Amino acid sequence: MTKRYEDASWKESMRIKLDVNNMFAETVGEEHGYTKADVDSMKERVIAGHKAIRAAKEAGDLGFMELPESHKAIAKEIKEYADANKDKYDNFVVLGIGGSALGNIALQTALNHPYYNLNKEARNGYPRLFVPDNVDPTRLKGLLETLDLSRTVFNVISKSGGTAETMSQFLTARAMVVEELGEDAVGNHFIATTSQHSGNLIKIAKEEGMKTYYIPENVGGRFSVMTPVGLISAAFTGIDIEELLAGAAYMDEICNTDDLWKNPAYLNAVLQYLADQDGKPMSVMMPYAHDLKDLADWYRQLWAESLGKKYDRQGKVVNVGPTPVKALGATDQHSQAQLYMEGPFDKVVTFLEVDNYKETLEIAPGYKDISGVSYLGGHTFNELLTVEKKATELALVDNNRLNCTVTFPEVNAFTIGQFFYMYELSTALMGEFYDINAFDQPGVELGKQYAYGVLEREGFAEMKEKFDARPKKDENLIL
Ligand SMILES: O=P(O)(O)OC[C@H]1O[C@](O)(CO)[C@@H](O)[C@@H]1O
Repeated sequence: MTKRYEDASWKESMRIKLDVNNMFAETVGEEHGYTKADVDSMKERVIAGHKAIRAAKEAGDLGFMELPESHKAIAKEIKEYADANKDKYDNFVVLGIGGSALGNIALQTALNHPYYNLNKEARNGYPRLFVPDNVDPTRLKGLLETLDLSRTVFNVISKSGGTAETMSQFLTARAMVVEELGEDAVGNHFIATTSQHSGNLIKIAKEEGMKTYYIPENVGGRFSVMTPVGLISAAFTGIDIEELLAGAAYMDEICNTDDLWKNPAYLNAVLQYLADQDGKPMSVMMPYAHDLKDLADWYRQLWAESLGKKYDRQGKVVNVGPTPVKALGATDQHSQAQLYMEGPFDKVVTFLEVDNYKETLEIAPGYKDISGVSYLGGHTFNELLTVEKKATELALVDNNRLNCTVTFPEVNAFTIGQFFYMYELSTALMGEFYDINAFDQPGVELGKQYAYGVLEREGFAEMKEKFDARPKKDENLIL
């Protein structure tokens, strides 16, 4: 059977679009807006960056770019596995953190019913999904005590196979499963998604007879949503993961050009980079659709861990990186908008908007005699949210504030796949502009090592000593 994403005209109709009009001087004024010449001044750097990115892909260093092709067969296998096993479980739990959780959450929020876990009909025979994504004791205990463990499967996701938060979650969930169902049950209730060749999780998974899926060595956690990291929970909740990859492949086709005026990932990177260089380091992502809200969370990790760096590739201290911020329309119009309109000129707002929401809901008419209320009746919530986005956008323009918009014709697996890929590629080019390694995260290590020391992990005694020798706090400064 032909899939809709094999049809060229459907694909074209589902293309997500980046509108950067409001980044230019003609719209937001000369003081803050850019000219086409400003953008063109980045042409040579884009061409060089494109060359470097494509060469790195050829060399096998940019795994995320291979996924739309390399994971087609894996996605098919995952889908078959999920469909064959979904009836065994009422609950699917992701144990992971950061890049091993955020993509799962973003996919679920974007593509499944907003009350998926509560709505049996919407689940259509698939298990509920839980992604605790943290080690808060109240939250985790609450979850583990609530679930019927005999009907629950856990996907333990960790690229390194040793992240303290994830392994703690695993240890605890495993102990509860063993207590309730016996040692032999572990293999049936845990999947491991990890690096094939390194780390402790793969060793444990093999010993325990757990089903294993692999995260390619050349794909970092925050770029891994389209590996088994994101694909398994998506398949277990009925998301069309093959269509998701097709969306990414489509964006890869669109972006395989060094012409920045034709390449949305690159044009986005250029404008965000120019803005950052110009004293506008706050990069706000503001979806006007609740189902896109967790894309902004995914984006925060992608941008922050990839671009926030102390050293450039020559080892010079540069301390660069824009600050990604998430907001939500219309909710944050009533919380953040005042700041965005009148506060410092340090932000670029990227709106995410949707042409066709999954549902249409009319605002009920009423109170004919009160014009300040009755005007709403007969309109739809779709109109209200869309109009509010356009109104906020214009208000930003009126206040000379830089902003741009990514439009989703619909929110579906194909458009979400495009979005992930476009932002991943933008990130890679931003890395070229800053001349940094966008694929490591050395800055998170120090905090982890102190924690290991305090928790008395073997090999970290020195960190405990340093921690214990930390400067005493001045009590007068604690009120
Ligand atoms: O998948 P892992 O190795 O458990 O790592 C989880 C997260 O931790 C980080 O390494 C940061 O601490 C992220 O880059 C990563 O997504």
